[in-house]
Parts: sequence; C-alpha cells; structure tokens
Amino acid sequence: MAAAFPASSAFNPNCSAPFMLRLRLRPHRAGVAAVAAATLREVCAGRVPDHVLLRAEDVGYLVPTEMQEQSLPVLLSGQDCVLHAQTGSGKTLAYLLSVFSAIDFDRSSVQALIVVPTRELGIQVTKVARVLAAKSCTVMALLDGGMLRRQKSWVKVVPFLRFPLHCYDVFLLTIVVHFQAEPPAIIVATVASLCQMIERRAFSLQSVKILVIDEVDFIFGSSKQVSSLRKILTSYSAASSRQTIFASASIPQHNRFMHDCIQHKWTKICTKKERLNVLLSLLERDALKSGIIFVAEQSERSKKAGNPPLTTIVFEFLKSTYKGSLDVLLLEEDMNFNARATSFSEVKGRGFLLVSTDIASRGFDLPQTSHIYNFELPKTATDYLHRSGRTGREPFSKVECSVTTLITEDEQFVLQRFQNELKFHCEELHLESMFTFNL
Ligand SMILES: Nc1ncnc2c1ncn2[C@@H]1O[C@H](COP(=O)(O)OP(=O)(O)OP(=O)(O)O)[C@@H](O)[C@H]1O
Repeated sequence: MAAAFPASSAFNPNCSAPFMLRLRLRPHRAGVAAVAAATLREVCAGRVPDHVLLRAEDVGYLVPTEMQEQSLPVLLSGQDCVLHAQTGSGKTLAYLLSVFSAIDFDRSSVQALIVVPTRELGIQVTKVARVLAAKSCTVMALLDGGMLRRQKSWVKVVPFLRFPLHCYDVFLLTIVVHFQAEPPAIIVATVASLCQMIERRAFSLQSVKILVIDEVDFIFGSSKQVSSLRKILTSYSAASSRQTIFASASIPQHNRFMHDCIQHKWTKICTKKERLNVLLSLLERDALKSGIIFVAEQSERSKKAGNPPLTTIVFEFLKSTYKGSLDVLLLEEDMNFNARATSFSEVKGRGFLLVSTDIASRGFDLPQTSHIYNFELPKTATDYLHRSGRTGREPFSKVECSVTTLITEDEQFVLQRFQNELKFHCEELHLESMFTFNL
C-alpha cells in the first residue's frame, strides 16, 4: 500500500515512496474491544520501553484503537509514514509511542521533534507526552506566545555565543551545559517558535531521530510555514538519518469522511436573523454532554467598521438566554494567550458550551464533546471535517454524537458540495418538529 506523497519527499529527499496508511475505518469506539486481537502492550512489545507502556496503561490506554493496531507495527519499524486516519482515532498516542521507541533515554540531546500548527494542539500533545515520559526524559513545548522559565534561561545565555568559540564563549557554554537544563529529548513546537529558537542557536537538531508533523495539511496550507520548516529541516537536521511521520485526518487527494463515527449530521435551514434563536432551541432540545459552537472569524472589514465579533455576539446571547446546566465559554484568536489558556483549561473535565472560531477545530481533544454546532458553514469541506471531528472522540463510548449546521436556503448547494466531497449525508431538521418538541 505505498503511495507517492510529494510533500514528504520534499522534506525527506532520501526517502523512497513513504508508507501511506489509508485506513478504511469502522466505528473505532464500538469496534475496538471486540476487534483488537492484542493489547497495546503486545502490539508494542520489544519496541516501546516498559516504563512508557506502564504509564500508558496507568492512564487507561490498554487496548489499541483500530488505527493504532494497524499503524503501530509500521511506525515502530522506523519507516517514514503518512498517518492518514479519521479524527479522534488516536493518532497522537500512535506517533508518541513511536517517538518513545526511537529515543535513547540516556542521551542528552534533542532526539524527537513534533511540529504542530497551533499552541492549543501543542499544549495537548505535550501533556500526553509528559504523562507517558513521567520523569524518564524532558519534553519541552516551544509554542507561540509562551516562554517557560527554562526556555528563557536558555535564550538569555545562548545568544552570547559566537562561532568559532572563544574562551569566554566556552566558559558560557560550560554554564549552559552544567547549570542550565540539559537539552530536552523531545520538543513539541509551532513553526514560528521553533524558528526563533533555532535562530538563537538554543539547541541543535542534528541528532533528531524522529520528526512528526501533526495536522500536516494545515501546515502545508501556509507557504510561509512550509518554507520556514523546510529551511530548518534541511539546514539543521539530516533527513537520511531520521524517521519522518506526517499525521492528519485530511490529507489532500485522500479525503474521506468519518461518517461511521458521528451518528447524526443535521442541517437546520433558517434565515440569518433566526439563527441565534434556532441555536438556543437546539441547545434546549438536544441532550448534550458538552458542545462546541463554531462561529466564523471576524473579517478585517468588520473589525475596521468597529463591529463586535460574531463569537462575542453568540457568547453574550447564550450567557443571557441559555438556562441549561452547561458552562458557556468563549475561545477566539484575538484573545490573549493567557485568556486562551484559561478557556482551554476550564473546559477540561466539565460540561461546557464552547463558542469558538476554527481555532478549536484542529486537534482539540475534549472527549466529552457530544455535539457540534456550525453556527454558519465553514469555509471548506476540510474545515467541516475537522470541526465535526471534535466529537465522537471517546473510544469505546456509546454516547450519541451529532453535528448540526445552520444554513440559509441559498447555502444549501455549498453544504451539498461538502457532502459530495466528504461522502456523507445530512438530514434536514424541520422547524415544526423543533417547535413541537419545545412546547
Ligand atoms: N488506545 C486508546 N485507548 C483509550 N483511549 C484512547 C486510545 N488512544 C487514544 N485514546 C483517546 O482518544 C481520544 C482521541 O485521540 P487523539 O486526540 O490522538 O485523536 P487524533 O486521531 O489525533 O484526532 P485529531 O485528528 O482530531 O487530532 C483522546 O481522548 C485519547 O486520549
């Protein structure tokens, strides 16, 4: 099952056709327990260190998801790999286990680099990596807007170094080696932050053994990110000596919708004016554990005109009208990093209604999310796919999940285009049935 994937060869010129895992997935939650022939420990035997597997078991990763069962033998064999599997199928654990199988815990150098598109996804991946690593190695997050004490101390000292090294530099280098923290074994980074640290020569990537690019299609969607990343990877790390893994649920040319995962995809046709009230009726009607309401990012034009963002309008509306038990929260691009981090940590473990832009559509893992509401259509089918993939994420759960999109009459053809592209089918919700229910 090998397939050419041009982006991979650009990043890893020495690799032949990378292995493309294209998994035709059944509902992984319902199917795994019955289907899995082996435990996670058995699938990883001899490749992933025992202490990592013990940690994985401690946090409940006992049985591999179907995707993990199929992908881990390939990943753990060290092959370059494009991990193309549906949202919520457990790609993070799959590539992290490969990372832990590749690194040498006794070596003090950066051995694994995981590139992520957003700070939020980076926080999540770092958290899982740290849980698995326990104290066996260091996992450093280099994410936009965040600077840890440890990173700061590096940055303070390292820029003084000049090359070739003079006595004073050697002295400073000694300080770095002895008194600063050792280089982390694993780095989770957004492209911009990674570039900054590389420019400051804070560490070397020469010893990177494994490179993961998560949400790879998102990164490849930005030519700036691609050129920065290409520069870093070709100048500072040897492609021939590392394993390269690309992960995403939506790799172009291979779109497929996780229609087995979400039980219902509804469409509610209403006018723009009706939308807030329709949303409220839906929230009152649906027995949801937690939900995300996706709202478009504000346009520059609307910002210039001094209008409030739609996220704020929806958020304020729900704050004053929603009488249910869930907490109404807000997450949007323009919030400062601390506010974003607070919103993000608040939703963990609680029943919530999160009003968000597409910032929450990629990689966000809030397993209790049972319902997705598209307050309006996303821009592309891929965005639709990732928004929808925020639900149906609890392996082995039988909770009913749904994706509901509010569209106007004249947007029907756009939704139809998404349905054709992603091969799913939406059912229309009728106003009468809604109001009947509400009476
Ligand atoms: N083997 C497992 N057993 C139990 N839970 C698991 C297992 N593997 C993953 N999970 C859980 O499944 C959820 C989804 O996993 P993950 O975030 O890795 O999905 P993903 O494939 O990266 O999704 P996306 O493409 O949306 O980023 C997480 O809550 C994770 O903890």
